[in-house]
Amino acid sequence: MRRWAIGSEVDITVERKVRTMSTEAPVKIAVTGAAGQICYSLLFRIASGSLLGDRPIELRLLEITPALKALEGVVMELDDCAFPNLKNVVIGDDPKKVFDGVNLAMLVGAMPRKAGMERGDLLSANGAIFTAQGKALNEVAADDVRVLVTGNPANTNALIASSNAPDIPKERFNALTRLDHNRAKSQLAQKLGCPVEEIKKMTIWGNHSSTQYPDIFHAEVGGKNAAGLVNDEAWIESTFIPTVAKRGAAIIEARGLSSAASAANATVEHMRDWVLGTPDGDWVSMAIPSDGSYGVAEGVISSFPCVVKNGKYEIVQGLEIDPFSRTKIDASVAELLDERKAVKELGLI
Ligand SMILES: NC(=O)C1=CN([C@@H]2O[C@H](COP(=O)(O)OP(=O)(O)OC[C@H]3O[C@@H](n4cnc5c(N)ncnc54)[C@H](O)[C@@H]3O)[C@@H](O)[C@H]2O)C=CC1
Ligand SMILES: O=C([O-])CC(=O)C(=O)O
Repeated sequence: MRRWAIGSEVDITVERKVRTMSTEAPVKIAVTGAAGQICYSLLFRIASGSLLGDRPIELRLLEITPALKALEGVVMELDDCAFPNLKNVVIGDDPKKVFDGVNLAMLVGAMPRKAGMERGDLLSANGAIFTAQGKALNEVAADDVRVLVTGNPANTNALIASSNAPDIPKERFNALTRLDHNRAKSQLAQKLGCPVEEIKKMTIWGNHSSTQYPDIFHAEVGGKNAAGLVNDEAWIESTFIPTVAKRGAAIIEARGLSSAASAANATVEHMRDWVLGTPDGDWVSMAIPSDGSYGVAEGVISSFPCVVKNGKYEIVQGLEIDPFSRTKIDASVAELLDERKAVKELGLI
């Protein structure tokens, strides 16, 4: 049976026929901004199993009312893929209905920046989205919910959502810096002419913004120290760091639109690793609420090197931070503190 409708006044569900014999309860996955460009890639990656493999899933897709018609078209395309593990899709414009019972929430829906803007310029436009969604998650999400914010400015939006969801533990709110992490690995692999999978222990520190600090001083390539192999401080400082930190702007400049498929890929990878764990001998970059580690102000959502085991992440401890890295980390954290102050003044937290 299929029922769909447009508008928050109507309870909408799209019931699908179960195509496999699995009796496992589907994992309920909320995705916001579902008719937007990131989700045009993200939803198909999730539904095809890139996130949870063979686990049955239910997609719960949130959009604003005028975009629901376009979202219907996306759902038709999901249908047309006949993904065996996609058991059900629910679409709607009311966060309280769409987030009901969700185990995973990917908050993508927000305005993207245009050429010439910094991501922080989106705070006043996008911040309010995350107050409403934080409140709705607080009321109706499953007890085990994990929330990943991709919509920019991602770190501070995650802080807003978390501050508006007092009953959900703070550590369940993350923001996406995995795209920066992947960009850094790719740039380093190109510089050293090595396969990208040989690069381990890359770290992005701080904010998903042009102040972020991609750190190769602890990264390893085939077991050897990456910075030592590069052996070119000028390249690290004047080419590598700015290329990674300003990659989003370069893509906007080239494409006329912000990155989408790579952002979707990073969103899948972050959530997959959070749920299923990180590989032995490596770590990933996750923007998480700071516990004060590495002198990062407590409470801001800042990127750290993290390992995940049994569904719980931990910050990798004991890395030596040299004076160059210290200055870079402090600058990005200072920006996060400014953003926190700004959203406090806007009454969003
Ligand atoms: N953290 C990261 O690494 C990255 C973040 N982004 C950010 O992701 C966000 C989404 O990017 P795109 O998909 O390219 O944008 P888009 O404009 O194509 O799609 C955004 C969608 O969100 C929807 N939306 C707006 N308000 C909403 C609300 N209150 N509830 C639900 N849906 C809502 C819009 O109707 C639209 O369909 C942007 O803020 C962008 O800057 C983009 C790339 C990387
Ligand atoms: O740069 C942007 O506005 C989109 C984004 O966050 C990225 O590509 O990293």
